[in-house]
Amino acid sequence: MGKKNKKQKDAAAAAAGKRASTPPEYKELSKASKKEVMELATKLLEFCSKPIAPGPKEIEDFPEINSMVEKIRSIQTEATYTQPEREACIPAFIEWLNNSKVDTSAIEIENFQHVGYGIKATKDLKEMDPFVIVPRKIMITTDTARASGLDALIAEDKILQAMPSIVLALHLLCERRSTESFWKPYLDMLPSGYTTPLYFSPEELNLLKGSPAYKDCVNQYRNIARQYAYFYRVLQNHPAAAKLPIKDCFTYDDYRWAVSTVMTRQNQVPTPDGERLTFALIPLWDMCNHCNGTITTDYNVEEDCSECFALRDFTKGEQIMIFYGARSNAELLIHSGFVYPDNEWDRIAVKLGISKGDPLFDRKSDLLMKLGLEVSRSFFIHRGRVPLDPQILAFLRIFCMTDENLKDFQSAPLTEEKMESLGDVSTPVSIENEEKVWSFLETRSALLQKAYDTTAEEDEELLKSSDFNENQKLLICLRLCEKNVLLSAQTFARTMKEKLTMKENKD
Ligand SMILES: C[S@@+](CC[C@H](N)C(=O)[O-])C[C@H]1O[C@@H](n2cnc3c(N)ncnc32)[C@H](O)[C@@H]1O
Repeated sequence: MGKKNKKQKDAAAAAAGKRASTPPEYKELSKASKKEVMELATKLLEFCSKPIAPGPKEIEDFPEINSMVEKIRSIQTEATYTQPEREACIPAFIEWLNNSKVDTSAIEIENFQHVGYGIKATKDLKEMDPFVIVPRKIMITTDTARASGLDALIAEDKILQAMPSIVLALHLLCERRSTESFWKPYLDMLPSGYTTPLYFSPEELNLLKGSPAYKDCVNQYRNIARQYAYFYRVLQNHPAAAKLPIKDCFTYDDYRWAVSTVMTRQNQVPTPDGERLTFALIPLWDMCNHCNGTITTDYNVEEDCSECFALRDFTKGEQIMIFYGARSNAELLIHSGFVYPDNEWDRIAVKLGISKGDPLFDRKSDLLMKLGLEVSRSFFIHRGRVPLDPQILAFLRIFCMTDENLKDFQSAPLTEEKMESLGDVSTPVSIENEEKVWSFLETRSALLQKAYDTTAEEDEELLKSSDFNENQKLLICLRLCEKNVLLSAQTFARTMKEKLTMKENKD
């Protein structure tokens, strides 16, 4: 066998559950390359800091930002860190957990393919049985970031003071470049890449044409590109960054990896003094994948540990999943890099507004104000039996009011109860108003479906094909879920209209 290179040695050490002896190598960029990256970073920072008016502009400049980022990436290829192979790192991770008194007797880590690595029950669990208890001492938090040498930079930098997630991202990168890191067995277990919007190309993202999530993905990409450019310059120039291990190897790929790691895995925990909440990476807990249910993770302040309980009974051999929270599929894609077709909490944002040209604009906006609603804003249409929540229903009823409806409604004192009745499906303003509301919803839901390039049926077919990569499949899956939400809202509105007609005919 030939001599092993540094990367092979490190991988072998990781596989044997040992620590590598020296910091992972990277090819230092030449002076000329560094200068080129600095110039590109300056340009990128300037470009991404321009204020953008909401609307089509928000997505138009994505190809240009992406092209600057790609130029930076192409210069930095060899300076980027390579994660070890995960499977080989499981034994060292479990040993590290056990050494820190984390009981892993009820679980195992396994690759569940579609959802990535996850946690498997090694014995039957009853609902509410604790299965992962993680002490604060092994978490990665903003406090451990401060203690690790980032304190001087945090003290000087307003962005770091305001954004704990960025502190965690930089902290992760510094620890990954230090072989003596206490968290090395945990860091080695992290995925090598993600499917968050930071990994989408403009061509892939075009699949979201018509979706409100398109601009959210671009905005995330722009924000992270701006942050990268900003911190690249800070790391090169700021004296407080001089001793950080990432100073000379802060690549865009490493930054998007760190940001995605934090976005997809962070949780809130109370600060040690219990005064406020802070973000933390919680080893092992963050191996749990998501399913529908209720939140079953809590912080035990007396024991100073995070406790996670089974959200239902699990049998030996089953994957134990947890509920991440009531998020739409667009939110799951943007912040966690996946789409969950069975998502009970799926919803789609729709923009609604009263036209300034409406002769009843002032009276309608007064009424909306009393409900704490703006004249123009985004609302949600929800998946499920009742797609409208009280806010959007009240808005639509006011939006559709005639002069007479307004007079009638305002003829009696506008008590809290009366205002609340606007959001209650069982208390219509008038038959005519109700007809208008459901007709509007039916038409708007149909129009919003037409804004996409494909129909739901076409998307279903596309998803069966093997011509698409993982990113493309996720994006097609998201737009299909959104269309299904819109379609069920359209059907709901039609049914409500039909019920009204039947009632009218009966009367
Ligand atoms: C907290 S981590 C869970 C562990 C992760 N699977 C891993 O391999 O490290 C969250 C990530 O797991 C994946 N994930 C979790 N639940 C999922 C689900 N229901 N469907 C698809 N992917 C899921 C997503 O990639 C998400 O960003």
